[in-house]
Amino acid sequence: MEIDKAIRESSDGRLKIKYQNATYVIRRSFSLYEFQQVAFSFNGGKDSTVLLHLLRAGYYLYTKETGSFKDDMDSQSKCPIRTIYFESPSAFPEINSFTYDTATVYELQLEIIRSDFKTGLEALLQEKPTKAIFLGTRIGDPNAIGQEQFTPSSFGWPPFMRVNPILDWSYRDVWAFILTCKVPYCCLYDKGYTSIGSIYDTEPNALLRVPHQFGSKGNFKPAYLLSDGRLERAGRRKKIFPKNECITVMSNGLNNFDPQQNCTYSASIIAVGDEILFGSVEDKIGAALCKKLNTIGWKVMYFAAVRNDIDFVADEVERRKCKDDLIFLFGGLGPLHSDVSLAGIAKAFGVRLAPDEEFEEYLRHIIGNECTGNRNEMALLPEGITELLDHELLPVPLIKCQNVIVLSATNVLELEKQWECLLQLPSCPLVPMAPFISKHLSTKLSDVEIADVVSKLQSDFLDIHIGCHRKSRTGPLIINFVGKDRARIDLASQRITLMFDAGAIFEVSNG
Ligand SMILES: Cc1cc2nc3c(=O)[nH]c(=O)nc-3n(C[C@H](O)[C@H](O)[C@H](O)COP(=O)(O)O)c2cc1C
Ligand SMILES: Nc1ncnc2c1ncn2[C@@H]1O[C@H](COP(=O)(O)OP(=O)(O)OP(=O)(O)O)[C@@H](O)[C@H]1O
Ligand SMILES: [Mg+2]
Repeated sequence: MEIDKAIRESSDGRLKIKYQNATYVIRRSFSLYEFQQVAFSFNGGKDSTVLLHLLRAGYYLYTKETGSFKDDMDSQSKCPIRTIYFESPSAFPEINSFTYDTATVYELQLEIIRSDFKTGLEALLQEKPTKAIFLGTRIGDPNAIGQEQFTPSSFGWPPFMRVNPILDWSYRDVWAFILTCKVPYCCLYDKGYTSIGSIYDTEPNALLRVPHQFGSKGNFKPAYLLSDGRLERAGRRKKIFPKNECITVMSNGLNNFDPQQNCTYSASIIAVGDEILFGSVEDKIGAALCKKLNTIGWKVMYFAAVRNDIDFVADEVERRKCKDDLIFLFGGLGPLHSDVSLAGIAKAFGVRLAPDEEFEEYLRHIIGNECTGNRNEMALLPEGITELLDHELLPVPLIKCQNVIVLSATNVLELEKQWECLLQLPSCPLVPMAPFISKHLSTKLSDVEIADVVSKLQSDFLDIHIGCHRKSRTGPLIINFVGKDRARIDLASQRITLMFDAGAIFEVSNG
């Protein structure tokens, strides 16, 4: 079998070890699952190309050791594994044709799926029992965070085992394998592409550009010449994080307020902690943060408590990151197994966790020698999107990842301190706005009696939030007016007061 032979004859000791480990994972999978219940996720990229040949080698070794290898088997060793390809109109044509040609040459049972990953996998699993799927995911990939060689699919995905035989392979290992085994690969990698996504977000890696004097303009060196594998995704265009726009409110006679004054920034709050969800710890930080944000004129749009789970944290951040100006996240920080918040943030932004020397230095000062060099997991931060917000009163800077501010506060007192420091920073991301003002009315009228009136009032005063609550079922109803324009709040409250008998609705100091 040519792959196995090429590795055995190679003098690259590191590659041999990587090969042995990967083929072990593959052989183990073939002994755990029925061959027809296993699939290979192939997309013509370099990582899945490596995986294809490892599968062929692993299958060959497996059939040899289980005595199922037949001498009449082709010496080129085919591995007729079910192969899934999610074809997309935004794929490079070169990737498409390489995928189809390769499937033909190696007699893969190609199953084309033309929908998104999740929907496609749901349909696939309903149609054919599939217990495990081989993927060419590697540790530096953004979506590899939290994965091991055998990792069940995430919560919310159809159930199968993700098998990642090359999870621990570096960029160099991938190219060492391809070049040592002389296997064909997609031609884009010879044109400077180092990691391939869609035609809309991928371009040749600028680090491989040939200087003008040595070649004609626009030439790139092949991917295997990239010296620093950590920069393999430099050709992927950055995702753009749109800034929130002011809500536009249709103007009618009553709504002639100043939109500039009413325009506000919005924030989300994400509390990470199983304890909150078990009810054993009551979150007070979130409530305090809502108040603080309101006092500087920011609107809190969303507040969630989530499990200590990378995917749950990532989902929440993903959902809010483009909707709000800032996201405040607390809980799940540190070196414990449950401290997954930073990994979740990294996943949401599609980057990996990488050691941050500056942060490690701060930690070394406060933790001392327990915190040793590269084994310091607390110093792993989302790569390329992290900014350290340092303040002389804080022992460790606050972490900001794009528009997510990570608070390390564990109680309200600590929050007060971090909040004050945050506001004092010259680069403070919290732009103070006109504060929210509130007015509260109290009434013994029933909900039914005032429901229509309040509803009409709300549609007449879109710039004011009108809400009602009661402290007990039988006690008075409190009507709250929250907004930024005192005159508008007074006008709205006066209007409802005048609609009922004198004294039926009156102002109270507290909501
Ligand atoms: C077969 C297969 C299984 C996947 N399973 C999961 C999963 O369980 N959880 C998840 O969050 N993403 C899953 N994904 C999505 C990948 O994590 C990732 O988004 C995808 O490979 C695209 O990478 P890209 O965004 O860099 O192009 C899966 C993708 C494929 C092809
Ligand atoms: N469209 C797809 N169809 C099938 N599998 C896919 C698809 N996209 C991604 N995968 C799976 O996810 C793995 C990781 O994708 P990723 O883009 O990181 O690697 P790659 O495409 O193999 O190489 P490269 O990093 O050079 O693009 C792939 O190796 C493959 O197993
Ligand atoms: Mg790819």
